[in-house]
Amino acid sequence: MARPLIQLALDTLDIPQTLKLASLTAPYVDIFEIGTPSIKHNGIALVKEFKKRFPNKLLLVDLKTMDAGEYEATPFFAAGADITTVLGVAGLATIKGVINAANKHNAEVQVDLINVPDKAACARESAKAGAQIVGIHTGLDAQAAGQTPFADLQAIAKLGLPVRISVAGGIKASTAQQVVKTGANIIVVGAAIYGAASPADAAREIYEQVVAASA
Ligand SMILES: O=C([C@H](O)CO)[C@H](O)[C@H](O)COP(=O)(O)O
Repeated sequence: MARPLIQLALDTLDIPQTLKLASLTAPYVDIFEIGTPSIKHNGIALVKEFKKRFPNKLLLVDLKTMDAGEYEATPFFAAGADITTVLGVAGLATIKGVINAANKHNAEVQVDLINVPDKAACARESAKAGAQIVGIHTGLDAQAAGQTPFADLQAIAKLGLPVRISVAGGIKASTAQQVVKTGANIIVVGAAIYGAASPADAAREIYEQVVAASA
């Protein structure tokens, strides 16, 4: 089995701290994600800085676009984003707008299924519209209320759609193998790495779990 990619969600607001985290964990990470709180706080300049410092990493900008899809996403692709996110709840017109923008920049779109009532229908429509990735996502507030992404991941993986599946929502070393075996192609990890005493050790442990589950 091809090893799923590991995506580090950088939700920290402080730029020097964010760049330091990225440098420390780089050997174990395939995709750097500029998280939603960070991109709102720091803006597009941080996208350019990441592309300059880490030209060999994929860069996802977690815009969680809700409207004006093409208009909002275009400058981020132009600045170097390889992937941006659009909310499934935004609806197909907005999703298609982000796909148009991505296609013009040889980039990709992830449709985030957070809070989508019918995730299977949204994943099917997104795949048909040309999205490359659908994201199973239990957000930080839902995690605080005890929710997890595992059942949704299983349900969407079973559909066998022609999209890659990303999973996010409190993933850590002890659950990394489970999500790989369930069919995730991209494993997103935030707090379990940036909140660890040693982010590099935490990232390495997750990398080792993903490699072991993919063997
Ligand atoms: O997307 C995220 C969240 O909505 C805040 O913007 C997180 O980056 C994502 O949930 C991954 O972080 P963890 O759940 O802490 O692993």
